Amino acid sequence: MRKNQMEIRIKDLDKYYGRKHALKHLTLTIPSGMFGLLGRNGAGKTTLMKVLATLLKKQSGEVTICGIPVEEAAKVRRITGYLPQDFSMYPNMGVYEAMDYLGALSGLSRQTRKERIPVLLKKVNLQDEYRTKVRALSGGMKRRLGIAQAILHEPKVLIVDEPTAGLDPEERVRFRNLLCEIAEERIVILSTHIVGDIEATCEQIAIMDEGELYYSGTVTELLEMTKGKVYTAQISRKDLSRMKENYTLTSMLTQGNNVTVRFLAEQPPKIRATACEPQVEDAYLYLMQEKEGFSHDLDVV
Ligand SMILES: Nc1ncnc2c1ncn2[C@@H]1O[C@H](COP(=O)(O)OP(=O)(O)OP(=O)(O)O)[C@@H](O)[C@H]1O
Repeated sequence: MRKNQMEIRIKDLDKYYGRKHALKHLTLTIPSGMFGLLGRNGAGKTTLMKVLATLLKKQSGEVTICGIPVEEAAKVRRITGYLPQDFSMYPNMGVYEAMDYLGALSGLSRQTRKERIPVLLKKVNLQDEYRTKVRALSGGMKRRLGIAQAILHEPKVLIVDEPTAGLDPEERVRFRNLLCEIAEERIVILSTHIVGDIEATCEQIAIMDEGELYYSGTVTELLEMTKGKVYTAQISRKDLSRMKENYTLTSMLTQGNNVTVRFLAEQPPKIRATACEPQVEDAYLYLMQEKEGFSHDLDVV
């Protein structure tokens, strides 16, 4: 496969739900490896994922998945795996049985299923759960099973919508590592509103808000934009509201009457503060702070 075909190209993409303009002239190229799509609830991430997975039709623009236009839905589906936000499958089936059933539905031969399913269940660390009913799996196990079924037909592209919400920290790390492993030979798109998911796994990212693309590039370049604009200071609790009026706070830690605040400042602040290295959540908030009506409702975990 030619290099330029191992990518997703999106040009001037628009999507409306009635009068709601959910994706606004989106232009973006997604290369192979792990790609993170970050944005608040309602940013348009799910809509974009569904257009890429051919589950929703766009109104205008061009989208190609590894060289195939999304209009050719059957071809795109052959090379694409999708794990939706609200994934659930046959609760009364055993793990192996459910995989086998889904494999049969997507046209895989008995022999192929027999070869692939044990390999995949091992990959997602469910090799000891063949007979466990799907309904009895933990949230993390269910998501891992979701990944196994999404890559059963060996897609070149894997699209995963908000995969770590509701998982405990250990499962989240395990899940991210699994995606990274899968991304070694594929395009994996991970959509999330959790900054930590992106920070830990994705080199290339895009940031969306209200249907628009705010950033696309590497995490390193994003952090570079915020360099010299992040500070910490210790202030007394009574000064907190004034601090909030003057600066965008990216985190705070209360200890007795004191609060350690981390904040953004274009110029060196007038109060006693120490400059510090930006993190992804600082950079995200920096990008968003000029937006009208901005509120700090991104989960910074
Ligand atoms: N079927 C629909 N009909 C009308 N509006 C919709 C529909 N689906 C989504 N929207 C709206 O489109 C916008 C983008 O929604 P979308 O679900 O793509 O966002 P998101 O970034 O995935 O957020 P979330 O994480 O909450 O799903 C939101 O304002 C949402 O209310």
